Parts: sequence; C-alpha cells; structure tokens
Amino acid sequence: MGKAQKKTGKGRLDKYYKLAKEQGYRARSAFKLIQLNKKYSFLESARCTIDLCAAPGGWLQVASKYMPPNSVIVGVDLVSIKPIPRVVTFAADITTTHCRNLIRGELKDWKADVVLHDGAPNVGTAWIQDAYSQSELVLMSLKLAVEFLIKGGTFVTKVFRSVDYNNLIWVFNQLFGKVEATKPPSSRNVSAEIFVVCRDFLAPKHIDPKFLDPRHVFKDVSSLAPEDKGTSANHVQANVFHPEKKRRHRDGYADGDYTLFKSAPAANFVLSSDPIGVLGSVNKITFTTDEEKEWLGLDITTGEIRLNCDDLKVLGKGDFKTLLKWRLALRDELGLDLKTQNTEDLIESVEVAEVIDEEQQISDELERLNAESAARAKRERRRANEIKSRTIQRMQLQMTAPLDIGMNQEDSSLGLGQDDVFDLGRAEEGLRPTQQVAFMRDDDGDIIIDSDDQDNEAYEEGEEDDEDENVLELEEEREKKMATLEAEMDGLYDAYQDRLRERDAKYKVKESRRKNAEREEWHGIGSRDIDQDLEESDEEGGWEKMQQVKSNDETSSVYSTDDSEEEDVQSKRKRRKLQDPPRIAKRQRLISKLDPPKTSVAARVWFAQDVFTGVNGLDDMENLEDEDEENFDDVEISSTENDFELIPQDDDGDTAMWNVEDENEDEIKLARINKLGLITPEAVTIAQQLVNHQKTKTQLINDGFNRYSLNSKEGLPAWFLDEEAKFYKPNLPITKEAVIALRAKQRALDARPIKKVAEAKARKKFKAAQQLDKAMKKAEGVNSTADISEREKAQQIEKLMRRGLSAGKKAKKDIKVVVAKGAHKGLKGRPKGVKGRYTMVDSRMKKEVRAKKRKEKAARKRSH
Ligand SMILES: C[S@@+](CC[C@H](N)C(=O)[O-])C[C@H]1O[C@@H](n2cnc3c(N)ncnc32)[C@H](O)[C@@H]1O
Repeated sequence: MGKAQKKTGKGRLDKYYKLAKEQGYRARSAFKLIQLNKKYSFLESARCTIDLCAAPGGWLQVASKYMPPNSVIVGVDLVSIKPIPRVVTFAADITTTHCRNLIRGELKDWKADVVLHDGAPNVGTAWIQDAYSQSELVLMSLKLAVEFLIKGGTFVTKVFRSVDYNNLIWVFNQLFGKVEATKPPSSRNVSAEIFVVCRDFLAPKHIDPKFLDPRHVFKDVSSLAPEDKGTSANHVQANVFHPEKKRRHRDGYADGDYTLFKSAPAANFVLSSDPIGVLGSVNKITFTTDEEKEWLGLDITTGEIRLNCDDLKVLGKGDFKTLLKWRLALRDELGLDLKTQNTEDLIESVEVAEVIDEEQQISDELERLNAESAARAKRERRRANEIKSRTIQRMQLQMTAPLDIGMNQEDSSLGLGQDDVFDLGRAEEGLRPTQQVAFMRDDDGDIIIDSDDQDNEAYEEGEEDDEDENVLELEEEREKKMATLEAEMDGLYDAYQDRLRERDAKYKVKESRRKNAEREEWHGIGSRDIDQDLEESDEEGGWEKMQQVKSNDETSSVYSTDDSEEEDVQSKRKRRKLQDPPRIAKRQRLISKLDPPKTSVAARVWFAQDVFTGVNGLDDMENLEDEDEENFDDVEISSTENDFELIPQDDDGDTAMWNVEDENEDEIKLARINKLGLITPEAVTIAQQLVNHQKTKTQLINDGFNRYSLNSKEGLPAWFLDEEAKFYKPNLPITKEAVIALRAKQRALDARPIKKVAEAKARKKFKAAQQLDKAMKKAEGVNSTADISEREKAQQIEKLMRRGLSAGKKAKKDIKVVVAKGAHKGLKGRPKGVKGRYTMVDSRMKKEVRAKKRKEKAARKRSH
C-alpha cells in the first residue's frame, strides 16, 4: 500500500476502517494482526519481530503495542514508512539481497521470534500475474523468515487462495511444527486472502534451496520432467513439490481463469445434462460456432431468448423458465431428446405405413375433430372442477355466499338437502341427470351454471367414446408432463437462486435493507390507522359518518361500504394468521391496555367459527422465526416504553383474534419512527401535507384504498408473485421540500461532533467551572484578610478572577500551519509566500503526535 489509497465507497463505510481511524492505526489491516494475535498470542512473548511489506505501518503499530517494552521491531517495505516509536524501518525490496543485508545489519546475530508478512503486489490490474507474484512474495518472505527465525519461532503470512495455495502449505508443513490457515473477521469475505500462521519453526540445519525456489514449488504437475519422478530418491522430491497429482479447484480459482465474468457457449447449455449448473456459473451464453449461429436463426430463438442469454445475472424466474423451455424445444428440434424422438419416430413410421385414400382422409379428419372436441370438453370439465373446488374453499372460508354461484340454499327443487348445501360435488351429481348443469366461469370470472345442450353432449360423448378417451389420456399425459416440467423448473429456479445467493456476498445486506425499507413503506390503511383515527379524528366528514353508521347498523361492514369486500379482506387476514401461527402466538402475549374491540356482526360471526377454536393454544408453539423474534423484541421494548402492561391472553376467542398483527406492525413502525424519525421522502411528504393542512386524515385514508391495497394474490403463479413483490409497488408522490428536509436532517446528523469531541468539550467546561470556583474561594479569602489595603485586595481579586475566567482558554500562538501536500509536498525549507512562524504538517502527523502524547501520559500514570 505504498500508494495513497482512495478511501471511498466500501473502504469508508467499513467498520474496521472507522475503528482504525478512531484508534489511530494507520491501516485497517492492523485489526487482522490484532485478531490473529488474539487467537495465537505470538506477540506478547516476542522480543524481536520482523515485519516484511510493512507500509504504511499498521502491523508495526500493533507489534509495538503488544510486544514487551524494549523489544526489537524491524519493518521493511518498498516504500518508506513514517517513523513509529520503538520501530526501525527500511525501504527495500524483500526479494533482494540488499534487504537481507539491511536486516542482518540491524539484528546483528540476534534471531527473530516472529516474522510477519502481509505483502501484496498491486492487486487489481492483472489477477493472474498478481496471484503468482503474491505466491512468489510469500516464498521470498519465507526465505527471509527461515534465515532470521529462531527455533520455535512464528511466521505469519498472507496467502491468496490460488492454484499455488496447496503447494505453499505443503512447504510450510515441512519447515514448521504447526501450520494453520485462518481468515480473521476483519479480512473482507470478498477478498481471496487468507492468513497462514506457521508456529514452532523446526530450524533444520540444511534446507534444500528448492523449497524456497518458486520455479520448483509452483511447477505444474503436467510440466513435471520425467527424470524428477524416476528414481525412488527423486520420487520423494517430486512429491514434495507436487503434493497433489491432480489439482482440484474446490478452494480457489480454476487454472488460468481468474476472471469473475464468465461466459459459456450455447452448446454447453443445450447439450449439458446439468443446464442449471451452466446457468448458475456463468454470466453470458454465447453463440460463436456455425451450429450455434444456426440456432440463433431458428424461430424458437426469439429476441427475448437472445437478450436473456446476454446477461444471465438479471434473469427473473419467468426468463429463467423461458430459457429452459427454449433449451427443451431446441433439443427436440435437434432430436436430442431420445424419448421424444422415439415416440415421434413411431408416429411417423405408422403414418408412412398407412395407405391413405380419400375416404380414409375424411374419416381421419373426422376423428381428429372428434378428438379435439372431446379434449376441449375434458379441459373444460377439469377447469370447472378446479373452479368448483376453489369455490368450495372460498365458501368454507365464508368468502362467497352460496348465492354467488347461482345456488339457492333453500331450493328443494334442486334435490339437495339443507346440510349438503356446500357439497358442490353432490350438487353437481344431483343436477346432471335432470338439467345437465356444468359449472362454468363467465366473462367476469364469476361462477355460473351452464346448461348448454351442446356442451353436455360433448360431456357425455367424452364419457362414452373409448377412442376419445385415448386422446384424452394423451392430452392428460401431456398436461401432466407440463405440470411436472413446471414443478421441475420451479425447483431448478430455486436452485439457481441459491447459487446466485452463494455467489453474491452482498445478498444479505440487500435483503435486510429491503426489509427495513419496507417497514416504512405505506401501502394503505391498516386497522391500527383506522382505530387511531377513530379515537383521534377531530374532523367532520365521511369517516365519522361511516363510524356512526357502523355503530347504528350492526350488519354493515367495519370500514368498507361493500360487505363482500370487507369479508374478503378479513378472511385473507385470518388465513394469513392461520398460516403463520407462531406470529400470532408471539403477538397474543402482547395484548395491552387497548379498548375492547369494536367488531361488526360479520366479524363476530366469522370469529365464532369452529376453525378458530383453540387458537389460544398456539401460544405454546415454538420454533419462532428470527424475524418475528426481532419484531417481538421491538414491540416489547416499545410497549414498556409506552407503559403498556403485558397481560396474559384472554380466553375469549374474539379478543384473541382481534389482536390483529397489523396493530403490532404499526407499533413497530411507530417505535422505529420515534427512534429514527421519518426516513423516507414519501413519509416526510405525507407528514408535511398533514401538518400544512394540504391533506386531511380522511383523504389519507381514502388514498389508502388504492389498487395495491386489496390485490388478490389467489391463483397467481409463485414466480409472478416473486416478481410482483419486487416491482409492483405504489409510487407515492414525494415533494422537493420533503427531500430537502431529509437532506438537512442528514447533514445535521453528519455535523454532530463525534462522541470523543463532545466528551472533551464537556471535560473542558467542567474544568473551567472548577477553576472559577477555586478563584472565587481564593478571592473571598483575600477579601477577608485584614492586613492588606483595599486597593491591594481589589488588585489581587481582579488578578485571581481573570485567571479563573481564562482557565481552559489558552492563548493561541500565532503559528501558521502549512499542509505538506501539492506544491508543498516534500519541501525542505520555508514554503513560498509564508511569512513568520510556521509549521509543516501532514496527514499522519496529527495522529502520531496525539498517539505520542497518549503514550507519554500513560507512561506517566504508570510511573506514579
Ligand atoms: C497490504 S500492504 C501491507 C500493510 C501493512 N501490513 C500494514 O498493516 O500497514 C502490502 C505492502 O506490501 C508492499 N510490497 C509489495 N511488494 C513488496 C516487495 N517486493 N518488497 C517490499 N514490500 C513490498 C507494498 O508496498 C505494500 O505497502
């Protein structure tokens, strides 16, 4: 790190970077050594340490802090290292004999207890080259280590996980008793670096120079000369330098491929038996060969497919499936799918064998038409069945009244008993012989009873005709196959996502950010908003009227003018609760001093159902999700803060269910807002509009009923819901003022002094007050002295008070500070245009002076 590094982006945000700044370390890497030393404790007992590649000196600072006083510390780097107390530094290349001589000159005949190496060539330009010279550098540092280390000494080095890694470890194992590779927490996960701690140096009398020769240690197995393997004596040596006959790439980059961006030819994807593997490991699919280019020209290779192949990292579930389907279609086209090919061949050969005359053609055509219509009828029947079962579900959840599907509960003419009113299976059976009713969906998607004769004929034909049955079976089989394929693709997509997640170290951060952001997003009205408004609203308007209507008319809904809509929302909530019992369990315990819930008749009837009995028992459920635990903690805190009483759950089923999750979510939101304030421009916009009376609460509530608030997700495919969750969000308007206000808030936060400065200021103030106190006491003493004149008294008191008031305010010396950068960098003598007293400072100086003072103070304390 000879060059000044640009400290932007992740570097600045990094926790260790900040810690290093705070604690006066020159580099965040200092924490790597601190953590390594914490694990292996090699510095405390060391009397002499050599740090190879030590600039800017973070490790040296750590060594000087943790090693006993009066120990010897030597640091070497290509670039010069600014002075550090107790440390001797040189600027030299560790691969040269000059460097070796310099160290020898400094140590004389001393031996080092620890040799450190954190060398890194200029990473970032050519990775292949970097990785190799890094390994080379490690070997060079090892060479110096074996020369200067004492028997039993420790060598700590940074190694990059590359193809040379295993060879290096093998060499270390030959020279040290214990070799361990570890990655300290401060080493970034995205970095390929790892630290190897080699302890208990064996100090052999003679070390084969090949152990320390990169040409031998990193020689590739394939390039191994046959004579090396020949004799049994040589055989050992061959193993020495090539511990693994076959290199595996589990741990590092593949041979010769150190790029993160990878592409694969389309043939790999199409012909591979593991297409998901291909998709998960590359960024792009290319069409380079003639055959692949031909595939591009096919109809099935649409523009969308080409785009998808161009950047696999942006694929959503739908794109992913499209790509896999394209692969299947292409394989079909190429005749690669053996099973399909066989079936097709069979059909083809049958067709060829047939003698086709005109009559035959007509009968074939008729057959085909019959088969088609039978298949259509079957499809419709299946669809009707699906609708039927869905309707039954809806009815069981009281989302749909029997009348919604055109049935009259009391109509005995249908031949149905009162008890069987929800048994549509039987209803349909009962209807079929007389009226031949089929359940169909009309244009609006509602269920209708269809008694069209033609359809019924088809229905019956479908039942009777054997040949048609065959076609139906085929059709069914095809659909089953499609369903299996879909399921398979869903599975593959999940696997693909997992792979991407593994590769993307930032995924978790992104996810947690997204969750945080979602917390403050406002998508509509929750019950909490409404309850709060019921209590707080001081406006006249629609909302109050609705409230009145609600209390007067028990049959009306809670806040919707449409009963069915209200029930729909309620039942969705209930279902969510049932699917997520632990959540309920946690929240049930949080019932607080809220007013008894105001339930509508519809809600009471709903909660009275059998399904909800025993919901309290859910309290005992374990295995709560992390997120919920977090929420729970938050809520607990906020409820104690608000002096809420945590009381056990009431046995009454209604009350239990009324403890809606929305309330707790709102509590969490509220607690968060109390803690952090409003953090999104949308929220600030709404808040400002409310404060400035640009919007009333009623308007706000009405705005909550938008197209996003009551979206039914029923029957939608999972991948669609995934995509929707990502992109289908209300776009709440934000104002310029809101953004300005947020920015100002952030600036104010940034401008706040850090804790240490604030503490120092407070200390100064306290000391000044103490001095003043002292001065006043002395002045009183002077005043009460009888043997001096009044004039003298006044003079002395004035002097004392002046001193007391000026305590802590030292007169600043008039010295001009010149920063040693730009034209002033490396300048010797007076800088141009600077008159009077001046001092040159640089970025390091302040910290070093402070550190020096700190140490002096500590030493003084110790000596007292
Ligand atoms: C990651 S930095 C070391 C940071 C140091 N451990 C600290 O805590 O401040 C790597 C250093 O290796 C040095 N380096 C690279 N090749 C070198 C060589 N051949 N000889 C000496 N130093 C070298 C670079 O100049 C760079 O300062």
